[in-house]
Amino acid sequence: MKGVDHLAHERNKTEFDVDAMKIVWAGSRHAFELSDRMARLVASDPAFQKDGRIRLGRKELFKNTLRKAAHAWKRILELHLTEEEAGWLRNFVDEPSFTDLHWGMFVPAIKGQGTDEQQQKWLPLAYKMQIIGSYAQTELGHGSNVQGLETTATFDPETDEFVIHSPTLTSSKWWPGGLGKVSTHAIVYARLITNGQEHGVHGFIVQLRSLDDHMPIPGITIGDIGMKFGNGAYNTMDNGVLTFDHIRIPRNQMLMRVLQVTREGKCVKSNVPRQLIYGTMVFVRQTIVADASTALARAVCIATRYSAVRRQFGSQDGGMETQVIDYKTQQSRLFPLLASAYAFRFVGEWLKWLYTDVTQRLQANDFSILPEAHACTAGLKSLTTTATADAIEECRKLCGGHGYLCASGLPELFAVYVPACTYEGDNVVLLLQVARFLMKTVSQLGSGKKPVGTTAYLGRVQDLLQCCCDVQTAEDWLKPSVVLEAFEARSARMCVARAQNLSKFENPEDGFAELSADLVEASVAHCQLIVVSKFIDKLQQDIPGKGVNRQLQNLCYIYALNLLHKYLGDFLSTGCITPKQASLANDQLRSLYSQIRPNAIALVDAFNYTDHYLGSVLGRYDGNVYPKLYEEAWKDPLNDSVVPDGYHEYIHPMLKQQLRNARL
Ligand SMILES: CCCCCCCCCCCCCCCCCCCCCCCC(=O)SCCNC(=O)CCNC(=O)[C@H](O)C(C)(C)COP(=O)(O)OP(=O)(O)OC[C@H]1O[C@@H](n2cnc3c(N)ncnc32)[C@H](O)[C@@H]1OP(=O)(O)O
Ligand SMILES: Cc1cc2nc3c(=O)[nH]c(=O)nc-3n(C[C@H](O)[C@H](O)[C@H](O)COP(=O)(O)OP(=O)(O)OC[C@H]3O[C@@H](n4cnc5c(N)ncnc54)[C@H](O)[C@@H]3O)c2cc1C
Repeated sequence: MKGVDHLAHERNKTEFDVDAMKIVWAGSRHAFELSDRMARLVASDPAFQKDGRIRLGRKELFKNTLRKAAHAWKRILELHLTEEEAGWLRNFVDEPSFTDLHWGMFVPAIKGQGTDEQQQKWLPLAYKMQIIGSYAQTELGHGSNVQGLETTATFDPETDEFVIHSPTLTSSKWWPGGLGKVSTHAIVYARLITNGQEHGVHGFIVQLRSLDDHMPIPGITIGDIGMKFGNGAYNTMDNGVLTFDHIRIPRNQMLMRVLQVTREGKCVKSNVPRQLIYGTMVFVRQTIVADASTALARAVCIATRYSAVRRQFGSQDGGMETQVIDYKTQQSRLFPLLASAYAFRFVGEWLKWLYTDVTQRLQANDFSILPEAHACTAGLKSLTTTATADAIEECRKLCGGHGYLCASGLPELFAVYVPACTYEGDNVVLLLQVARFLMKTVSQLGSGKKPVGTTAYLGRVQDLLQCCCDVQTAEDWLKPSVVLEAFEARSARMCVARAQNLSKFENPEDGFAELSADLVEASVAHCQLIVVSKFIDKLQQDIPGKGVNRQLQNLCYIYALNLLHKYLGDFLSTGCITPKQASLANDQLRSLYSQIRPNAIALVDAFNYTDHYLGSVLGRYDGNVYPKLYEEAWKDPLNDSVVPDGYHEYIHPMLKQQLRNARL
């Protein structure tokens, strides 16, 4: 059987309506149609082809990205694409560029932190791309510790200006995307100083380059920070270094929604909390969670299709060998990743809803759920990006040797994805933020303050500390209430145990530092509970399409029970479940793998990824892997000549030398 036939045969086994699942995956029929149209538009446009990208040198690669960005912008204008359509188009172009920072951080920072007048002035310019913006927060010396940034913005009352200055080497802005070679402007985060007093870190709109000839403004030193991990990958982005030598900007270029500086240099606080200065990060973390499912689905799609095509061992009587997807070990590694892709999709959808809700509340001056929004975006960003980066690498291994070839698409996907564990907040630092939020919530339980939202379960802490898991058979693990209670009890017990340990320290900050590794574990348990509960919520919705709900149920339980298996130590040590119940969960997991198996190919087809987007010979929709892999090898520049360049200089003399030695 050829690879092509393998996948056709697999598709015949499907037990659910794939088109209906495509809509569930996309979020709505509207989202499906729109993303499908944009995927095809990009795939059919030769200007967006990405073959050979990994072989380009840095300069060529970067120029190629500039060309694509300009072409994308041209198409956006020609076709009058909406912001939503442009977002999908960017996704399928599949190449990080300065436009990400412009649209994803510069514009949102002005929207979130700028006053009405500032928005009226700057947004039209940014929307028309008459200026290009970056987000310059991180410095050489500090990234995580935002309060430790050293760049200064000193108010000069004589001229009604701020003087932006880099006082030390470590105060150099370092990392901002789009900054190195493209941006004309940036939101620069600096310590505000007025009348000799410091007022914390704030954002300032600073022009960096001339709009006429692109030369840096005098007093500004700016460039690219150099090559990053992997070929192609994130090297399409010009992450930059920037220093200021007493650069003057008008007073009205400080983003003043949170704090206003008057003509006299007086600071006047508005009614919005200081944390709103961090609002852009909350927005981007939310988009990163949604993107995690996209990247994970991509890797899983490649590994699943290839696992159905690939055969090793098991031939009987000269018959065909076993498809590697039929090995239980392959299933136990692959199917939880497939389930995670769906789980992250749904939690991403929910987080988007939460973000929209918070934004509306903020506009009405209701700041009550800001701490929860921060904890959820930080925690889920950490959980989903860590899991996705690990999963892409696991998918590479699931594809055996061929997974290591760039033609598999997996090396570049890994290299471009892995910094998501660091940017927009180091994943451990973010989990520590969640831990602070959880410990605060637990400490307030005694005062009668009822936790709400994702921590509502902590309000039932007494019950959860005593509850006994009610599982007697493997089938009992298919009850949503049972699974939810196990995850809630585990998280609640871990939080309470950490809070009790913390209370033994005289100084809470010392305790927090000493117990930080344990606290991070509690944060992970809490975030996993959120993902499981949002998946279970999804199952309660009316989901149309033959067999779709059944598949989603299977995936949901695979996600939850695999976590239970992986984090068994937590569940057993907190006494949420017994070893016998853990063993039953494992039996159920194996059964679920068998049920998913005939639907695996259709479940990845439901992602609706074009071959252009996947960029993988192993993950081709038609399964025609071997002929295409063979064809691909010959495209390598090393194969341009039969005898390699360097033969006469290095190989030939060596061979001759050996011949001479042999004669001796
Ligand atoms: C080629 C194609 C072309 C196509 C063209 C067209 C395109 C069109 C469409 C394009 C669409 C593009 C979309 C792209 C999406 C974007 C992709 C972006 C890519 C990523 C780039 C990466 C960017 C970055 O990395 S920016 C830098 C990020 N930096 C960090 O994250 C730093 C991490 N550190 C922190 O967040 C904080 O400092 C923290 C949390 C560690 C704070 O520590 P500390 O305790 O010192 O804090 P304090 O300052 O003292 O405050 C404590 C107090 O505040 C609360 N808090 C903290 N953070 C927040 C927050 N974010 N929100 C709310 N509250 C917060 C905290 O809980 C404390 O509260 P208490 O109540 O006091 O306890
Ligand atoms: C590809 C890429 C793109 C980026 N784009 C931008 C951008 O556009 N704009 C921008 O401003 N920045 C950008 N950044 C910077 C990024 O936001 C920071 O690198 C990130 O926030 C991590 O901060 P750091 O580098 O200071 O790490 P560090 O904080 O120095 O982390 C080093 C180690 O210390 C640990 N650590 C740090 N603090 C603590 C703590 N309190 N407790 C326990 N452990 C701790 C971390 O877990 C980590 O293991 C980008 C970074 C990358 C890699």
